[in-house]
This record gives sequence, structure tokens and C-alpha cells, in this order.
Amino acid sequence: MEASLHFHGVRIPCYSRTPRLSHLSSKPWLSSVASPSRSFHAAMENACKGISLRGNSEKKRIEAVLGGEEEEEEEKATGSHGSDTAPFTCVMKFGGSSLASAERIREIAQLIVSFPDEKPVVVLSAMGKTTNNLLLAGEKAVSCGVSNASEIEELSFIKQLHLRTVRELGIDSSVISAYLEELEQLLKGVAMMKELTLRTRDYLVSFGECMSTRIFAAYLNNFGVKARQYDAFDIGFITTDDFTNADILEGTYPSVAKRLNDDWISDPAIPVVTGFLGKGSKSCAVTTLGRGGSDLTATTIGKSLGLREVQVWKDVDGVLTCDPSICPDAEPVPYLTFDEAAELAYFGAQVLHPQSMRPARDGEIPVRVKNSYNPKAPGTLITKTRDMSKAVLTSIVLKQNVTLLDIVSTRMLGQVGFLAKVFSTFEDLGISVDVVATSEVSLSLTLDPSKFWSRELIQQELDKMEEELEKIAFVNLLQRRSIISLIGNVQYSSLILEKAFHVLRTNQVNVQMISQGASKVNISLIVNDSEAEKCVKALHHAFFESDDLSEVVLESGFGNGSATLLPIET
Ligand SMILES: Nc1ncnc2c1ncn2[C@@H]1O[C@H](COP(=O)(O)OP(=O)(O)O)[C@@H](O)[C@H]1O
Ligand SMILES: N[C@@H](CC(=O)OP(=O)(O)O)C(=O)O
Repeated sequence: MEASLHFHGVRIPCYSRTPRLSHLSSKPWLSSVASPSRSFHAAMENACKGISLRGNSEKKRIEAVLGGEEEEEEEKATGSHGSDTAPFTCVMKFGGSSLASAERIREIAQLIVSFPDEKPVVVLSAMGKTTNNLLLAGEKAVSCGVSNASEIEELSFIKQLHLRTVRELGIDSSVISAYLEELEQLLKGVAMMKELTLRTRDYLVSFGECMSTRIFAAYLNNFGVKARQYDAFDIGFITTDDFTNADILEGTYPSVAKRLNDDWISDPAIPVVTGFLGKGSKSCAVTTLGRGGSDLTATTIGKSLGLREVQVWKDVDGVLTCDPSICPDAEPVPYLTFDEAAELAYFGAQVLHPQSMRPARDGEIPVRVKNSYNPKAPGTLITKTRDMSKAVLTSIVLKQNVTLLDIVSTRMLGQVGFLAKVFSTFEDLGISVDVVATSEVSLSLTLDPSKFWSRELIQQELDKMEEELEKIAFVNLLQRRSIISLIGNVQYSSLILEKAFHVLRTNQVNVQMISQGASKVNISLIVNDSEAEKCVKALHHAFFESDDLSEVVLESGFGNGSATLLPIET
């Protein structure tokens, strides 16, 4: 006989055998965290308890709209910080590494229902390496000729992965077949035009998220959990028209909240939203938020709805003390502030999108970085403040292939005019600056390479920049440099610097520039690219692997336990 249960207020049939869960028995973490039969049903029952509460709040909300109670309506539309009666409590974002195969999709679906207290909005990236494959396919299409476009290797990888996934999940291939056909046509179009504009590039990569979300929503529905797929560009994600690196505009927050809340009221279902994508405010074309932009989609939805938490699920146990590909012994950092996480992301830690902390900080929505391969691990909790009394160094980040620029005034301009002219040159050329150090007549700074798409363009832009700056200064351009960012408690900057310089001197490395700046959480050191990884390994070893300087202010002694260190007064 078929019974019925509810998950997130959605009535679902309850079969005598939970569908598609047998594969989970081989996953020890899943059997302990989420015993398939028990926690799945607990999730259903718990959600069932919540529905009467939600019923009341929704009724009030409709009455408020009908009665013209605009203030109350606005408060609800922009979220209520995860109150018991809100339709949603959290965002759960899963990146490509969590969605690499049908097996991973099953595990993620199970993971979602294993949190009985959560009422999530799900945000997904493209499956596995799909975005990279789409970009490579686009680049090959430019020069391969129309008749060869269908044979591009990366197109075959994408087709095989998605068709195999729907087959293995038992989903009708019609959810993605039109996308695969259109993708092939698009590549033929690129081959015919022999060019791939930034606008076309964004449209091309959007296929990844459009397909992963359709597959996942269809699987949840098959699985018995009602879900609804959304393309972010159709639900109010309005951005600038900076293709490949668009910024989210303010109007996004109320629009997204209204659409998700309204749809829930009329027909409750778990939203499954495409990460990374938006709609240009002027062009109305699909835009992307920069590589890794699904994290930003997640925090934007978190702020829109005023949720209790945003969870970003990765393939590592949280934000680590260093990039694990450089330091395999890197350890998870349990707590971070939004400022620390933003600096870390901005200065190159691939784990979070550089802009993703902005909505979270503005909306004061905690962000939790978790491991979808190891859900029991506590992960990293990112909040507005944390206890910094014992924190010294939190994480070491490396950004390579940076251009360093030394600019010395020819004194044709006074100091004020000099700095103004230098920075207006960068603004005019659309070049972003990372780290700056100044004296009265000179300026050293690093340029952000991520703004550039190709070497050719870099050289052209650099030539133009030099030409402009040489009107007022002597310019020395130094390429292939690296920024090593020491993220931590700048109150202990003397301790951090003494230790860091000791390590670098021991390794015979000369630091070419240093900047502490206004940031209270970051000290940046510039070294040659060729020495950078060696430096990072040595620094990580000194700060995190040899003694406990990362956390403890030593009572007596420095490095070997013999000096008293007091915070710098701020
Ligand atoms: N400091 C760091 N902490 C954690 N991961 C890092 C760090 N620096 C670089 N990484 C890399 O970031 C990866 C996770 O980010 P990403 O690939 O964008 O995940 P996803 O695709 O799941 O969103 C990890 O696999 C790791 O190799
Ligand atoms: N798929 C996009 C967006 C994204 O956020 O991906 P991920 O979450 O896998 O880093 C990219 O690869 O850039």
C-alpha cells in the first residue's frame, strides 16, 4: 500500500522500499550520518510537522498583500532570517566537484534529505569539469572549421557525461537532449563566424549549469522529493553587462526573493537554481559571474531571503591553511570572519569566489564551507566576528603570474596630482590593482591578471599603460611575480613578519615588496614566481607544521617558546 509523507511541505508517495538507496551502504559516512531509511523518513516527518506553521504565515502574507500592508510584505519578501515559519532556512550549494557523476548526484540528493531541520534552496554548478570543457570546445570551434565542429573532443566528453548520467539515474533524456543539440549548433555557429566573443562565451558555458540543474531536479522528483528547476537569469539575477565577470545589481535581491517565495506559496517544491549565471541589465543576454561564481549565487540568494545559513559544499574539509595542491598537510580552519575569507579568496584561494562574501557580510548570513565527500567533518564557519585573541596566522595564499610595476615620479606633478594620474590611467584602461606600496615619489603595485583573457591582450594593454605612465614617471615593469598573502591577525604583524622573514632568509629568498595596507587581516609579500611555491611550503611548515604559532601567543620565547608577545595597539 502507498502511504504518504511530507518533505518541505510537499506530499510525496512513500514506498515500502526507499527508492535508489541501496548503493549507499558502501559509504560508511553516509550510513553513520544519514542512515538511508531512518533519516530519510525522519526528514519527511519533520518537514510534515512544519507545514501547519508555514500555512499560517503564508495566509498572513497573502492577507498583508491584499490589505496593502506594504511594510510587512517587504520584510517577508526580503526574508526573515530563517524564522520557523519561513519557507526556506538555508542555501545548499554544490560545486562541480560534488556533481561529477550519477553516483555523486545520488549521494548529494541523499545528503540534502539527511538534514531534517533544513528547508533548502539548492544551488548547483555544472557537472565535474563541464565548464572547462565548454570553454575548450568554444576555443577549438573558432579554428576547426564548420564540418569538424561536431567532432570536437570536449563536445563528446560533455555529451557522454550527461547522457550517461541521465541513463544511470533513470531520468528521461529529454530533460537535456535539446540542450545538447543546441550546444552542437552553437559550436558550428562559432566555427562559421571564426570568433568567440565574451558574450557568446557566457552563453556557451551556461549550458553546463542549465543541464546539471535539470538533471538534479528531475532526479529529486523521481526520488520522491518535489523540486523545481530555475535558471537564475529568469528569476531576477540582474547583472552588469561585463560578460565573463559580471557584477550582481541591487535589484536582484527583492526580485529573487519574491519569485522564490511566491512560487513556494502557490506550489511548494525545493528550488534547484543554476549557479554562476545572470542576465545583463542592458543586453538581456546571459552573463556569468566569473569562474567559481556559483558561490556568489548562493550568498546572493542567502541575502535575498534572509536565511539562517549558506552552505557551500566542496571536495575539501573546509577552508584550509593553504592550497592542498601546494601543501598536502594543510589543515581545515574552523572559523573565519567575512573579511578574512574575502581577502583569502581575493588573493587567490580557489576555494571561494572573490566576491561571494559581499552579500553574506551585508546580510550577516553565516557561510559554512563543508565537504560533500566527508559530511561529518565540521568544515569552516564564516561569520562577521570571531574570537581573535589567540589567532595569529590563519592561512597562506599564493597568487602567481602577477605583474609588478615600479613607478617613480619625474616630479613634473606634485604628489597629489601624481597619484591621481597614476590611478586614473588604470581606471581608463580597466586594469585592476591588487597590492600597493608608496613613498613620497614612488609607487610599487601589482596588477590583477584575472582581468585579462589572453597573453596578446596583456602585452597590448601593458604597452599602452607604460606609454601613458611614462608621461609622468619612470616605469619599471616586472613580470612573473607572485603574491604570498599571510591571512591572519595583523595585531600580531611583528610576530608574523619576524617569523616569515626568518623563514625566507633561511631559504635565501629576497622579498621585493611588502604591504600590510588598511586590511586588518592580510600581509602581502611579493617574490619571484620561480621561488614562490618553495616559500609557501617553508612558511606553511614554520607556521602550521612545526609549532603552534598559528593559534597561540607564546608566553616566553619566540619560535622556541621564549618571548612575551603583546598585540599592537589599534
Ligand atoms: N585554502 C584553500 N582551502 C581549501 N581549498 C583550497 C584552498 N586553496 C585552493 N583550494 C582548492 O579549492 C578546491 C575547491 O574549490 P572548487 O574547485 O571551486 O570547488 P567546487 O567546484 O566544489 O565549488 C579544492 O579542491 C582545493 O584544491
Ligand atoms: N561552473 C562554473 C561556476 C562554478 O561555481 O563552478 P564550481 O562551483 O565548480 O567552482 C565554473 O566552473 O567556474
